[in-house]
Amino acid sequence: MTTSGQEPVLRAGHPLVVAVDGPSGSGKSSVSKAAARALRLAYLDTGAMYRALTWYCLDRGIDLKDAAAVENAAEELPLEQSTSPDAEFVKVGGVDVTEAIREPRISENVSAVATTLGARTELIRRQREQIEKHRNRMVVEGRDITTVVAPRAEVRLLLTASEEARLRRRGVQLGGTQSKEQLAQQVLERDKKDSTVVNFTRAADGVVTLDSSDLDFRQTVDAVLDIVHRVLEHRVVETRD
Ligand SMILES: Nc1ncnc2c1ncn2[C@@H]1O[C@H](COP(=O)(O)OP(=O)(O)OP(=O)(O)O)[C@@H](O)[C@H]1O
Ligand SMILES: Nc1ccn([C@H]2C[C@H](O)[C@@H](COP(=O)(O)O)O2)c(=O)n1
Repeated sequence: MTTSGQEPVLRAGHPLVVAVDGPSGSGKSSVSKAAARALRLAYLDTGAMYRALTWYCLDRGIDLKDAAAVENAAEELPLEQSTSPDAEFVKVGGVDVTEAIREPRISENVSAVATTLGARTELIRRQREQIEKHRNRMVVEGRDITTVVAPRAEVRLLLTASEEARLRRRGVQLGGTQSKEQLAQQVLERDKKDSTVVNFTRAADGVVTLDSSDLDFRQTVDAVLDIVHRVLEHRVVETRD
């Protein structure tokens, strides 16, 4: 319930796209999933789509430097992906690749695919199709959601955290199995490559920045929900005026 006494978030049928961008390890996936659950919205992990395409290219022996071949692969990619925040799965051609797309060999190669512009065009098309299919009620997270995929989303957020926090979180997430150098490679180097084609370090006009460096997971989710409520409350007031 908001201060205006209305419940703006859960009105069935009203469009509510929450677009979340941010660098690696900032908490986009885990926080977006929890927010989608709380808001009863669908959830789309767009990074998983780039990862699935990378898996498919490697599986088919496609040279990732061959832009035309990667673009073709994007167009034919037989992808099935969960859009429920409660059931994570990704399948390519019927093969369950949910775990495989998180392996280091995919993380090390995904930037080559994500920086292939023709492949981006196709995946962006599919992402917009998913948003529409869910009647514009979805939390969508990635690197270019607030700016390219859904620039007219009701809520647009840039989730950031200091390098130190992001490296620490990723280290814990991987069970302390990675050296400092490996973590830096997987988090900072990947961001550096990815940011040659998309901007996810500075908030575009109208995008709210949420710095989670000093927040724990729960506090970050609550801060996101607060922003969503505030934006929607403002919309309700505007509609009434
Ligand atoms: N505010 C927070 N405080 C502490 N840990 C957090 C916070 N937010 C997320 N985490 C944890 O940090 C880890 C990384 O989060 P997550 O995988 O969601 O990041 P991401 O931005 O989606 O990364 P990538 O883009 O590389 O996939 C997870 O283990 C998650 O539970
Ligand atoms: N909208 C998006 C989503 C992801 N990417 C790229 C950047 C990452 O290197 C890769 C995997 O994403 P992650 O699972 O780590 O979030 O995909 C992108 O360019 N645009």
